[in-house]
Amino acid sequence: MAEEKKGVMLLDFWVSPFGQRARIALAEKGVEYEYSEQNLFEKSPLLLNSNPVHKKIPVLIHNGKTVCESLIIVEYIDEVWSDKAPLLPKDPYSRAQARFWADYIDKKIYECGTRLWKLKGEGQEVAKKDMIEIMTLLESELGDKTYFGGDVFGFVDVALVPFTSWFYSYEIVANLSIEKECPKLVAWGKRCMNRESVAKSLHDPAKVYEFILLLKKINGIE
Ligand SMILES: N[C@@H](CCC(=O)N[C@@H](CS)C(=O)NCC(=O)O)C(=O)O
Repeated sequence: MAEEKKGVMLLDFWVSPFGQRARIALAEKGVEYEYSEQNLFEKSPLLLNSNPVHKKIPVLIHNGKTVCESLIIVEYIDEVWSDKAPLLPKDPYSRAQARFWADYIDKKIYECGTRLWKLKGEGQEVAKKDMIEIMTLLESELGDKTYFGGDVFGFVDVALVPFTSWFYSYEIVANLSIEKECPKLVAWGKRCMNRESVAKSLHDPAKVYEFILLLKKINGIE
């Protein structure tokens, strides 16, 4: 029988908001792991074998076993390293609510952001209106709380905060000011950046924008 490989490895791609969720959760828990940057334009056998269904990063490999899908990875990390920095609330109703908002973020932001940089004219205007609606709704869910988790940084914060490093790009491509539309949400993002786990997992918004320019070029968008 093959010997089980011990330890934690993360298959990731630097700019991915999904990968960054896993990185933040691991950092919150103080878990040491091997970071494996993947080439998404030429996928490695390791990535293809680890996530044969979706063939996407992030993939967490823990003692030789793979876990796919970022929110599932964050929940897994929270359960395995449960002694430190709990991310999901204990109370079943609060847990259900946290999962609801993380799921909302998952279904809405990346897709809408992609429409923002891919489309022009009316399509982009619709995406812009949608993005403002999404952000406004999230801002009202945040309310006057420090974090989405209340006083403690939690699951919804982990799900959303990676997108803050994409805000700058959304603003440039669509001539939009998220700060003007949702000042409390932007202030929350800055608060999160004061956490080491977040600051070391996100990238400079200008670099994210350079990546979007590359994506536009690859997709033949002027
Ligand atoms: N729902 C997935 C989304 C992951 C995802 O979209 N990953 C992208 C990078 S941001 C990827 O691996 N793309 C490669 C591809 O689509 O071929 C999650 O939450 O983990």
